[in-house]
Amino acid sequence: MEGTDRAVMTDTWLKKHRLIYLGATRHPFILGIRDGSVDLSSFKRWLGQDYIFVRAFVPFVASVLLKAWKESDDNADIDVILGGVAALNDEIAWFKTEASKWGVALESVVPQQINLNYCRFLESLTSPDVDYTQAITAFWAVETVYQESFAHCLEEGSKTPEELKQTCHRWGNDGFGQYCHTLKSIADRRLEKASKEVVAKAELNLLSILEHEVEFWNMSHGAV
Ligand SMILES: Cc1ncc(CO)c(N)n1
Repeated sequence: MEGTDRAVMTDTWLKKHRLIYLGATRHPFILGIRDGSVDLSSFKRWLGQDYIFVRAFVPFVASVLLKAWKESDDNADIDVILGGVAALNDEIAWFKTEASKWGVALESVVPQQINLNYCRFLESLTSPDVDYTQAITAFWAVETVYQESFAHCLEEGSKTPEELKQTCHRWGNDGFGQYCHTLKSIADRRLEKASKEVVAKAELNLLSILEHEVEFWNMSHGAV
């Protein structure tokens, strides 16, 4: 069976880069949601910026789908990624409803530089020079940060305010957790067969994503 007698790449990386991973998944913004101390203007700022991010995430995921179709050794990968596209469709609709609930006018949100930098980084990964292994690994990393972060706000002992629970459920629910786990298995399967160069690039991409995620949460404070 897979992973019984050799180190799984993504696990190795998350151990090696544990501090930055915790920085991305246990950020003060998330801890503030979890203990109820979050400033609602921060939450609204995050909501508006993340809507912009998610719209830019769609073409990235479409590029992963295209790469899977061309390069994958397993047809089932397409179904998983297509599920991700469907989830993004729901997410965009959810953002619109949620924003009107909070009085956030999505059309007039100005993307912040940090957001633009992250979107531009993802756009760079849509290049045909970036192979499927790198793309699916990056996809796993982006989704997993949100899953781990928001699931933490729903764990026993958390004091997440009622009006924020729905947001936490969106990424913290078990189905999304299962989906992230499937993305991880695909990434690890590909990394196992990849060249040293591709593995090294995928690890650097992971680090960039974790840094962008920390910056993204920082943006909610409005001090940038
Ligand atoms: C910044 C950011 N990272 C990850 C996700 C997960 O889709 C998201 N919605 N936004």
